Amino acid sequence: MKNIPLILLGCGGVGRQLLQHIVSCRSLHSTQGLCLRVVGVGDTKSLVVSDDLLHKGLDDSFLLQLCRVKSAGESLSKLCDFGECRAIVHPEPQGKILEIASQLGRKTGLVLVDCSASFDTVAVLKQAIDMGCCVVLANKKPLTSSMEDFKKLFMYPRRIRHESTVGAGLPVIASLNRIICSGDPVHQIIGSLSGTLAYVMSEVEDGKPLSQVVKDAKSLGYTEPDPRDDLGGMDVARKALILTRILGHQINLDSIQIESLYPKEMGPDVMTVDDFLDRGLSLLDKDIQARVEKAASNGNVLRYVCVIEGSRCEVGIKELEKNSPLGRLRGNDNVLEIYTRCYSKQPLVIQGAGAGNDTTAAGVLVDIVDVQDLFS
Ligand SMILES: NC(=O)C1=CN([C@@H]2O[C@H](COP(=O)(O)OP(=O)(O)OC[C@H]3O[C@@H](n4cnc5c(N)ncnc54)[C@H](OP(=O)(O)O)[C@@H]3O)[C@@H](O)[C@H]2O)C=CC1
Ligand SMILES: N[C@@H](CC=O)C(=O)O
Repeated sequence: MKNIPLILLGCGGVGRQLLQHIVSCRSLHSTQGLCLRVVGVGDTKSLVVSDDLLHKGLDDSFLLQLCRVKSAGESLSKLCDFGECRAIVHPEPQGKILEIASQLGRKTGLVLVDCSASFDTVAVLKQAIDMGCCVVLANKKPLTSSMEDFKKLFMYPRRIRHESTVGAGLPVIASLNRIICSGDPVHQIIGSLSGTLAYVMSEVEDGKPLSQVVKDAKSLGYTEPDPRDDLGGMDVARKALILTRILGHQINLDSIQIESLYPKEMGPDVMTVDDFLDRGLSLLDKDIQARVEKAASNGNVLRYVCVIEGSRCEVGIKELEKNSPLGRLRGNDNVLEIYTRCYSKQPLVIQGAGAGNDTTAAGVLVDIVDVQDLFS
């Protein structure tokens, strides 16, 4: 049996779903000769680690209890009553993760799985890479900060996977990497890369107020922790940046043209997430409804579109024919059209649910198994 040890950073919607997938796939994985051993789980305040890191992970009943505790908004340290574990509280977790990385990195290829939505994980991820660890990301931020961080994380490209950073569980990164490895030049990528904005646009088209559908998207697990990341286009811009960088272009977020659906006066420096949802959002209802109706009067629909050509990226609203591939999108679907030499007239098209905890966590789980193929 091949043991795959991992530490999970972040146990919000995606992280908890990942733990549930790991537990429910136990017998499937055992038929494949695999055993995923969760040796630690961290959040903003603490890290719980197995008492016997070298031989045992946190057991399944403990992991499910952990999910219940975090769903109830309680602290991870509460879990010490439940199992053979230790809780390490802020600011110690980072040091403990590196200690485990140095013990298990080279020997086992310990996987650091980042399901947080934070920039703060990048330092520990970079150091863990140096200690022989593998990295799997749902979090886009480590790949969209400086070019220097990006290069460092890709220093050993076979030891990092990040499928869920673009299109959630859809095989976007895997498909693009296959194209890149075959030497087929990518001419253009056009897509709708936000599950939230796809859902919002199609629901507003059906006559529902923006303020309501954004709240619905949040409760369905489609939005970022702060939905302004979605509505402001920043989340799509991050995905565009990741795609552009893996195509080999050394650009930063500030060179991407981004259209925001909310004004600066409603930004994170001015109001909290709750204020934005309770007070700000409804002030945007009329404007977006009017834009949707104007497009409809031309027989068209609005979609939030990402265009990548060489190192040029732009993300924003476009008025499109209702019957075009992007215009036909419904619900939280993403669609990506990749034009290359081999796919020149008819693009390679990838389509399906592009947001949600279930599909995102499934993408992360596959990455964990896949990256560990390196280790026998
Ligand atoms: N939902 C989706 O459809 C998709 C999401 N993603 C990405 O997945 C990630 C997680 O999203 P989601 O689960 O919705 O987010 P949540 O806000 O629900 O959860 C984030 C978790 O990360 C923890 N956290 C924050 N900072 C740190 C840190 N420095 N170290 C360790 N843990 C930390 C939080 O801790 P605490 O509990 O203490 O607050 C929380 O448990 C995001 O980066 C998102 O962009 C990617 C593709 C699709
Ligand atoms: N908030 C994102 C989640 C996936 O990255 C989206 O809506 O697409």
